[in-house]
Amino acid sequence: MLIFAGVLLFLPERCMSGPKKKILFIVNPVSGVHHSRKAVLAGLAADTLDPERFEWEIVFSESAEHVKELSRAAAEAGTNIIAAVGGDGTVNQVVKGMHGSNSVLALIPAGSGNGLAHHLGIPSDIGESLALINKMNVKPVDTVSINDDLFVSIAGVGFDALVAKKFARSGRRGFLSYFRIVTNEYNYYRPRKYKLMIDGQLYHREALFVSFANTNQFGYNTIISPSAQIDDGLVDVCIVKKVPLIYAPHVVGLLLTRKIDASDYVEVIKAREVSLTRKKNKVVNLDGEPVKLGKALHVRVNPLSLSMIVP
Ligand SMILES: Nc1ncnc2c1ncn2[C@@H]1O[C@H](COP(=O)(O)OP(=O)(O)OP(=O)(O)O)[C@@H](O)[C@H]1O
Repeated sequence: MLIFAGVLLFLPERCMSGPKKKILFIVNPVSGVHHSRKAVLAGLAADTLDPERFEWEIVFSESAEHVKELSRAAAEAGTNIIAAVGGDGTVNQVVKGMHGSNSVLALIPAGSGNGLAHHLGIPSDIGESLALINKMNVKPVDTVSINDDLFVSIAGVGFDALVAKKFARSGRRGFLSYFRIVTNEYNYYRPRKYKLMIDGQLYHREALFVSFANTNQFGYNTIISPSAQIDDGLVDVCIVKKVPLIYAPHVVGLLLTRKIDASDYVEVIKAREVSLTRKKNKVVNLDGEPVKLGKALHVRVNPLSLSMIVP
């Protein structure tokens, strides 16, 4: 018995760590602008991941719905880590597929705005983000339900959703395309009236857009709610008025220096549960993707409902 205990003590840690963890990489082939970066994933994974602790498979998705199906099937099969290789839209579908399971989300940023990755400080270099998997620093984070749907980073109505719709239709990714749409549409956009019930308190507001921020940004490091935390059990309701063009440089300056919540045009209210009603069933921006969810929106935080690998 003593000899057996002695042998156990001197066995290398790896021999005692049990079966290898299974990873499924779900790659969105069209996210982001540099598609060739994804072609190097297989080689980088082989160079970076510890083969004694992990085994992995890489699949390319055929559509957004396919991303969700792949993720759901992997979670049901007990895959330990499901890695989203894409932007916020890809993360959104991966999370919908695995939500409520024991699988852990990893993120290899390969989108355009990469809002969640920027918020968490996940490196945009594929090799460096793969290396985070070896460290297995797993943290629970919040997700947010909106009607029967779900988001991880940000959702919203108004101008922000219009931009998401035009961006999706443009067929082009990247900041320049996004910026062009914002500047083309801004002058013509008429603020809308919204009725909000925020944790039991009623607000009537006319706004350019209303965003529900679980992370601090839209992507591209455009910070709409500097104090937003992904694990605080709260969603930041950001109510943004239309800024007259002469004040736009000042407000853009605040946006770029992470101080937009100091602007008179921006009101941020932290909440657990929000109901929003509006006149028309216009599109909603859901993690950067335009979707129709009905005139009335019910937003509720699911605290610490997702396990994620973070730096
Ligand atoms: N084969 C596919 N697999 C997954 N998604 C696809 C596929 N083809 C088209 N799409 C679409 O890809 C779009 C972009 O995905 P994603 O949001 O990950 O990238 P992005 O917009 O470039 O990055 P970000 O959202 O971070 O700005 C989504 O609108 C999705 O519907």
